[in-house]
Amino acid sequence: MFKQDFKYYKSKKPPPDLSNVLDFNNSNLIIGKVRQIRCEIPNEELHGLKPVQQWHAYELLDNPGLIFIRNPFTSYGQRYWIIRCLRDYTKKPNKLNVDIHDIVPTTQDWWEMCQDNKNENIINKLRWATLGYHHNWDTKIYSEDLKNTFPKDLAVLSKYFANVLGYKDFNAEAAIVNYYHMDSTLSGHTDHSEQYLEAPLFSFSFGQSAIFLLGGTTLDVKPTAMFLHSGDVVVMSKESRLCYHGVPKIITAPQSLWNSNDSKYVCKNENIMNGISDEDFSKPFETYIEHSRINMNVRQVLKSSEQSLNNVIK
Ligand SMILES: O=C(O)CCC(=O)C(=O)O
Ligand SMILES: [Fe+2]
Repeated sequence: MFKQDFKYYKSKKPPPDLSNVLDFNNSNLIIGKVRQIRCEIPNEELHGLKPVQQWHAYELLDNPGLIFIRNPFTSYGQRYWIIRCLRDYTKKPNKLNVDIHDIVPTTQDWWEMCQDNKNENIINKLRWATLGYHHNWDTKIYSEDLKNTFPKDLAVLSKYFANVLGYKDFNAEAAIVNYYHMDSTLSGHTDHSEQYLEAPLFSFSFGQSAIFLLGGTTLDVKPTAMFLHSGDVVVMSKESRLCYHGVPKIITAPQSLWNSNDSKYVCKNENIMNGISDEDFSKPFETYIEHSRINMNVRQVLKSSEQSLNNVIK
């Protein structure tokens, strides 16, 4: 059932009918399919996010544990994370799919190289970067030998969401940043490499929109299809944590939510923002995101009481 629906939504000819795709922007279409979730209001706001009082968070009734938060980012917040994913998280020692093609020499970083060459070929070849404990695409096993420092800002962001949802001891330890072009897909899979599967997985999307399919713990379950727009956050927790999911289609964003001016959201807590200002969001970032989708997929690997894959603190 999962594969059949994946193929249906992926198809170009004939194009799929999207009327059954859940759209959280249209409250009439989600009535009876979701329940609203109450968020815990933290003491402090986080720069780049709207105040939690304004968030809209839902749990899918047919997929318990799947939490959807409708774009809680400010437009500046979206630009900030787009810059981080393109310019910074692609720097060494993070691992990129383009490392193995010998496309990016050891003396240069991917974004820098794209700016020097304006070479479409290099720009379009990037599909993923891994941070923290690096995902091993072959063995799917994390290792202490394949690990770099996890970015502080992404850890703070993820922890903020975890706190709001009641997961007080969440630690972000591994992330895959996925880069999609208009014809990219991500086939159905489960994310089960983490040792501590009670921790939720956080997924942040920016740029162009996607159709996201969420199935069950086997491929026999018919998946729920939903739109993910720029800024939307998906949390896979509890019964949904080990469910099949995938991205059969990227579609043009109905609105450029990263490009509006919502300077009404000012927040004192700017120290984690790495000095990124609006001048940094230059044309190359804008051009990239007009034709691409970026997804940051954040996981906790270890039990909260453990400090490494091998050693348990007594
Ligand atoms: O792009 C997405 O929305 C999903 C990405 C994903 O499932 C993954 O990185 O494991
Ligand atoms: Fe996944």
